[in-house]
Amino acid sequence: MSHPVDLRKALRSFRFAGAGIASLFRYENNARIHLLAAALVVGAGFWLQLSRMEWCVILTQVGLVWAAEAFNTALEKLADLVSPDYHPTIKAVKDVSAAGVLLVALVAAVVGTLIFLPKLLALF
Ligand SMILES: Nc1ncnc2c1ncn2[C@@H]1O[C@H](COP(=O)(O)OP(=O)(O)OP(=O)(O)O)[C@@H](O)[C@H]1O
Repeated sequence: MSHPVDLRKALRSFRFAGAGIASLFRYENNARIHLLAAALVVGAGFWLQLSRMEWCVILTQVGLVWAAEAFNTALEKLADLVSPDYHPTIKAVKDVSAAGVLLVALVAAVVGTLIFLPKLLALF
């Protein structure tokens, strides 16, 4: 009889997901740009002494952008495998997938501006 919760299997899945995270930030240029942006935002957050709630909001945005980038990268790789040659459907799939990242990143930029701009203006 199988266990209701297989912890060894879950741990194995974590290891594969960790390898995916490492691969994402090691090989994907856009993901590295998002990583750099997040590092700058976190640095600015410490400098401007964000509140606990502000940290929650900012880190949620960072997580959403990274997750969107991961899904986009996975879709791109699958699309390249399925159709290395030009195909209009692959174009639509890749463009819409990239649009998902852009939408999340744009909202993150607006949220970041709403949180950081008043603090920056208060410095001068
Ligand atoms: N096989 C294809 N068929 C049709 N259009 C494609 C195909 N491959 C890429 N494209 C078009 O080129 C754009 C860029 O695709 P590409 O896979 O180079 O994405 P990218 O964002 O530059 O990712 P990366 O440089 O990380 O691989 C896509 O959004 C799509 O419009």
